[in-house]
Amino acid sequence: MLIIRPLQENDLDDLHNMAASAGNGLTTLPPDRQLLEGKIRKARDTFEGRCQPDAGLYLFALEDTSLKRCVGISGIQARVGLNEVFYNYRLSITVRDSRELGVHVRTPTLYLTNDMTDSTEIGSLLLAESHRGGGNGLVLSRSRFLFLDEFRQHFSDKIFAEMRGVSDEAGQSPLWEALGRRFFDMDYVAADRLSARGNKSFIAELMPQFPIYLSLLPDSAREVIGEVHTNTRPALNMLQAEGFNFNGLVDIFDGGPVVEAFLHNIRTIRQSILRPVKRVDRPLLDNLSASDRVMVSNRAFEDFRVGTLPRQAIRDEEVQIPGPIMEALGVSEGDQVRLAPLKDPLF
Ligand SMILES: CC(C)(COP(=O)(O)OP(=O)(O)OC[C@H]1O[C@@H](n2cnc3c(N)ncnc32)[C@H](O)[C@@H]1OP(=O)(O)O)[C@@H](O)C(=O)NCCC(=O)NCCSC(=O)CCC(=O)O
Repeated sequence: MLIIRPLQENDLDDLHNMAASAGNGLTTLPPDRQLLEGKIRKARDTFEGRCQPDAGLYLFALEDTSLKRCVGISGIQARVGLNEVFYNYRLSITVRDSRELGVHVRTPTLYLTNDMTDSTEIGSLLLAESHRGGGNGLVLSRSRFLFLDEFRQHFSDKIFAEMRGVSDEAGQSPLWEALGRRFFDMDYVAADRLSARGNKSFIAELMPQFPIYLSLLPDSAREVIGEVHTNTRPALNMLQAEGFNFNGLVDIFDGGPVVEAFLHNIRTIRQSILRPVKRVDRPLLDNLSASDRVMVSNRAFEDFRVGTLPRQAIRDEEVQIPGPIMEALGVSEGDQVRLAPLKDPLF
């Protein structure tokens, strides 16, 4: 059985192994044990109430209960830009027009902004290679929306994700080579690692503060602005299906796009419903396709959990849940649980 639950200290080895095989550019998940340990600690402080929930870091593990291993991770940062300045470039247009000369020139231009300050960021989405395909990525990505729905008082109305931008196998980012590197003499991987250690705003402050005309950048850099890394296409696809759209902002290092949605418009949240639990004695049907399953979550903050059920489990007055799934969710008969689509609409 696969269950989403808060990330714990003993997930560190699994998390480190996944981060090590993920390649470059996953800024928030570098293969750095000390840093990952610090993140787990911050997330534990958040779930256990030692940190303001409105400023917390919520990290979730996808646990394969038969392997007793964490096989995926996803996260929510309740607010960005609280303790450091959060930078993006806004992709705008500069128009120069001269009627006398008959010239009308439109030049795409990057402006440095702090527009996402105070917004809620989802990120850190990573699934072990062994568990990709078959809907596990959908559970990992979309289960966060059940949490956001349940505890919306702690989050901003606007939810966004910075998608991983283009870099090659050797870790070279065409935008960084053309821009960042000119002002901060370091390769992209090293700069990315420094950002992960909390130095992103420090690096950003050394980068050009004036607008940048794209026509002055090489084609290789222009082509990747607003584009995602190949391995990130499924992540983008899942968010677009939830109603997230490109908001005109890009990452200042690799040019990856920022996508955003208002919380109340996110598809999972719009379609989620509550039902009381009815215990049933039925096989678990672990191998159903994503279209035949729905997500089910408990309503607990500290011990939030999400699993999946066959869609026929939802009845008008109740949801029928086999005992082992009730135990994994930590719910009893009669408790209300939240249900939402995994792939196709509930009804
Ligand atoms: C992103 C995940 C977790 C997704 O898991 P899976 O690969 O198992 O996904 P999946 O279930 O096979 O596919 C999910 C959906 O994407 C679609 N899909 C699959 N391949 C695609 C492609 N090449 N182009 C476009 N869409 C594609 C599938 O049809 C499916 O949608 P349908 O079911 O509708 O057909 C994984 O690929 C991964 O760990 N990638 C490497 C790490 C990474 O790049 N993470 C994102 C970083 S950016 C970030 O973290 C911010 C974003 C965020 O947090 O959400």
